[in-house]
Amino acid sequence: MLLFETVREMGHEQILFCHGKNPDIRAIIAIHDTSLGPAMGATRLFPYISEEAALQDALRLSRGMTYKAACANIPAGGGKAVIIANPESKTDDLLRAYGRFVDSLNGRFITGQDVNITPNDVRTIAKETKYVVGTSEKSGGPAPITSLGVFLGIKAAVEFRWRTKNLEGMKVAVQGLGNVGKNLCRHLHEHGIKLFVTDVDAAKVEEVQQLYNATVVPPDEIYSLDVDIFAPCALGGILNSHTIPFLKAPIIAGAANNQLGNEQLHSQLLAKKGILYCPDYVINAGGLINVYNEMIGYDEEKAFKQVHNIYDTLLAIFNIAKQQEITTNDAAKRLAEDRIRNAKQSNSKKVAA
Ligand SMILES: NC(=O)C1=CN([C@@H]2O[C@H](COP(=O)(O)OP(=O)(O)OC[C@H]3O[C@@H](n4cnc5c(N)ncnc54)[C@H](O)[C@@H]3O)[C@@H](O)[C@H]2O)C=CC1
Ligand SMILES: O=C(O)CCC(=O)C(=O)O
Repeated sequence: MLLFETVREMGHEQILFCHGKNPDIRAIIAIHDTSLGPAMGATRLFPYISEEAALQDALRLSRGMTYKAACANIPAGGGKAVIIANPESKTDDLLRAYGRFVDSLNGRFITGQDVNITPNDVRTIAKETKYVVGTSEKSGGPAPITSLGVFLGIKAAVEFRWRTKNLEGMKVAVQGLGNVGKNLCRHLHEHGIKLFVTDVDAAKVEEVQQLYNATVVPPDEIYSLDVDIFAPCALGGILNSHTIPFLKAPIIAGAANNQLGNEQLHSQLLAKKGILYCPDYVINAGGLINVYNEMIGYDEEKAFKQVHNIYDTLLAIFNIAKQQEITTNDAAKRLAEDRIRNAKQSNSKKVAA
């Protein structure tokens, strides 16, 4: 990988490679853009197959956070961090060493909980730095509000596509029944939706099957189901040249970050198939909205109002895409980049004054 060229092309401001011998730590903190505010983005711990894969993940996820904050109108920039490790080898020493790296950035990067990091782990990191979010019990963690945002996004997509607000009787396929997926199933079930679900964890599948009378399918069959909506709530990269030909759902609306394997190519493939894609960083902004509100003093009413904006933002993006004959992914990107450009201009005017 041509490191500086890649970083320049993607627009990152700073990448911090964190390493140490005792404890043995390898982590990457990627700060994409701070025009709108300090870079916010949770920390993921994962046994990446290579250092390059870890870097790619950090670069893409952090850029996604910039766009997420901009589309949600949150005064925050985009960042994300990855710790290269097996979940089994996670120790308090490792997390505290990582916390000291976060602290060294003096608030340019504020982090929370992503894959394989628990709220307790965040509290351990917080022993070394105050630049963490998601430690408060008050807001109930980011997943419930993320799933509410995804549910509202599904409503917006249904309204745009079929001019109806009534979801009753529709069929939704949910991939991944973790913190967000399970909560999303509850919302969908409460609105009379027939659920088709999958997860690699049998216990989670059984629980959702019993709670919400869901039909269970094996993981590789979720793509080809004849449903109204496909909601990816597990991993990134699942919308790719291998899976897209199988898709039958006219709407894709789910929580997973970085759903498109290749943003340009695969968003175009979806559009060509007539599939309405809800850009992931718009529909899954609930978590960011929640932790941002925790940071400024949690006000439930305010946080919920901001999450409800996801509905209008998505409708606006669908309309821009239709009018300008571009993909929904490009429409969302333009919206975010316009807001960031305006912020940069007003920041440079302030410096000049
Ligand atoms: N938690 C939050 O508030 C937010 C989460 N996200 C994204 O949403 C996604 C889900 O997040 P969480 O529910 O918090 O994570 P989680 O780790 O609780 O759940 C993910 C689930 O996906 C399952 N899974 C993994 N591989 C699978 C496969 N091949 N097929 C089917 N299921 C599979 C796992 O077993 C797990 O149950 C992630 O991509 C995350 O980055 C995005 C924004 C906020
Ligand atoms: O939890 C955070 O720090 C921000 C939310 C986030 O990282 C995400 O939406 O992926």
